[in-house]
Amino acid sequence: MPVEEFVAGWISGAVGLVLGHPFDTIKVRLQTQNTYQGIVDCIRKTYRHESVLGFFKGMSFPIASVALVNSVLFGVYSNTLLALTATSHQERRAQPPSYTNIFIAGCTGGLLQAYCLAPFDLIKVRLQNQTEPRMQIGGSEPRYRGPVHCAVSILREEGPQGLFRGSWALVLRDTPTLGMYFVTYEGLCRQYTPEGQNPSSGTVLVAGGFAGIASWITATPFDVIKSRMQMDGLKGRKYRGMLDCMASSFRQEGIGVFFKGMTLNSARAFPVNAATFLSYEYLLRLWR
Ligand SMILES: CN(C)C(=N)NCCC[C@H](N)C(=O)O
Repeated sequence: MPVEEFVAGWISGAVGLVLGHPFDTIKVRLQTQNTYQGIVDCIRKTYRHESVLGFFKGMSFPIASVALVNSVLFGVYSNTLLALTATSHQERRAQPPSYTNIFIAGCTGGLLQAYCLAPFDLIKVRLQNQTEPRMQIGGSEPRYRGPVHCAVSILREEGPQGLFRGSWALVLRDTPTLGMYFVTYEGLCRQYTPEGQNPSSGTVLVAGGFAGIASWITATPFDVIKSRMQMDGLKGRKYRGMLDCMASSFRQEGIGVFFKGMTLNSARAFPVNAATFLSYEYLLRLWR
């Protein structure tokens, strides 16, 4: 089994993560807290209350974990394509796989990455939602002191299944959308690249950026439900399950609730995924 794709996926995931984390923090807060009037208000309050560090809350942890998860995504995607089409990454420009096979490989990568991502993503969301400023003498203490304390507290207070809260919504968010992610990326690369050649850096950046936007637009409804389910349990249980969360969010906030964070998801998706695909392609060409 070729492992370069896993390593390239790990490094490219870390690059994308740092670029996208501030967008992600604002998005998670808007999706789960009703105290902000919009993106600008959330940015202003976060900055005023917590300084620039507030935007990077919970980042140290995902930089290792999300990069690992990205490695699972890209590694499983590429190895599934290898199993389906008997072509390696290098051979795929000369013998392009069908979009159906790309979609199946993307969904497989998405499903497995969602499974690995679930506990890491839960901890990230819980830490991002702590609005207490750091290091304020006499100020209120945040509930979790860091990722390890957060994981241990969840295990103690909510049991092992607590670490997988929201994981069904995460699987539904990631499986089809990651199939679409790779189909969009490949489709755009093929459109703007002469047959049999490697796409230029510009094409990779644009195709990666738009693949990110397309996948995140479709992922947003389940992303909202996932984040709410992950926060549920912190102060008692509010929802009986994923369907109850969807129904009660819809009843209270209308259809618009499923699109909360869509602008931020899309704005974040372009730079993150442009950088992710560029570093991924670059590393694989370097190691060939
Ligand atoms: C719509 N979804 C879930 C995705 N496109 N996932 C792939 C993740 C790529 C990158 N780390 C990111 O966070 O955008």
